[in-house]
Amino acid sequence: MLRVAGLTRRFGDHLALDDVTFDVVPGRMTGFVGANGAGKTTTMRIILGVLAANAGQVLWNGELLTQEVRRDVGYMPEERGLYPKMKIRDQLVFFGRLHGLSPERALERTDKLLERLGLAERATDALETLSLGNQQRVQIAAALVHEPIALVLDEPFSGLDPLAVDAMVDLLREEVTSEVPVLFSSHQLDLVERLCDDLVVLSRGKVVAAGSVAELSAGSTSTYRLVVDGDAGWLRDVRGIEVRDVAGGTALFDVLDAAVEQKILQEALSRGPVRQFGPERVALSDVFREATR
Ligand SMILES: Nc1ncnc2c1ncn2[C@@H]1O[C@H](COP(=O)(O)OP(=O)(O)OP(=O)(O)O)[C@@H](O)[C@H]1O
Repeated sequence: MLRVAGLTRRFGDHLALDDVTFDVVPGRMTGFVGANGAGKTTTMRIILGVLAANAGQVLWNGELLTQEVRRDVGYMPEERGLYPKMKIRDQLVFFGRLHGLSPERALERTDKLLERLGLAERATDALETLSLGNQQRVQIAAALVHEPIALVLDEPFSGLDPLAVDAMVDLLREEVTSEVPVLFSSHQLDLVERLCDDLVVLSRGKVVAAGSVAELSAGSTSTYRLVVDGDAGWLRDVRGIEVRDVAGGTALFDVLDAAVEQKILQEALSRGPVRQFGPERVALSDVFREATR
């Protein structure tokens, strides 16, 4: 498991990270979200050792993350970092070697990834001759080439169209085994909601929410939605609930007494077809807005 514990970082007078602590659990995708300047890139740079923290630690399986172990982490930096004029295959082999692969293994992994990305025929082309979307795919291949023990991806999907995002996600899912923790930052909350198991929300250098996406978007589980074919106005007379809104067959209400929940469902069924019944989910965008207010 990757853990950041109490990371603090100042730039002059500005406190960019203030006691940032969270876990990135193996085999789960953790989304890292926050407004511009919240401190996501700074955190990721500290994890990768590109930047030093003023206080705090980065731990790998409970021990300080050493430079040696860091070499096995896959990183996609915000500023990217591939060489525009270098041939794609040479470039990926170079990154594989840099992370400790033998020449044969680096080539084997490179060719497998290029094949997988549909770029095998472009292997000897310079990176800059590819479309931006394809350059981004090569960038993710560079983070994956050495079969990383953990992945830290700074905005890996920015600028990609939905099909390209899906292709990248498929690749990640294939390559990332159940032992690999994945942390990725993103501004695209819909994407984060779709892809992530866990979420860390950063606001002005502080963690303001963290947990599983399911937990965070369950919100207040006492608010229910009922959708029936007929009129749902009868709910107004039910005790143990507080009706928030009824419009035709759709009602939103707070359950004040848990025992009443199933009674409402039975009552609704006895009156006709029930199309929807259950606790209201909160959109991740609302969680985010609430947490970063
Ligand atoms: N090298 C630096 N020198 C001075 N200030 C910096 C430096 N790097 C980051 N900062 C400041 O630290 C804060 C956090 O920046 P960071 O890039 O980590 O945010 P972010 O969450 O990644 O934002 P974005 O989503 O815009 O990439 C910002 O206020 C930024 O201006």
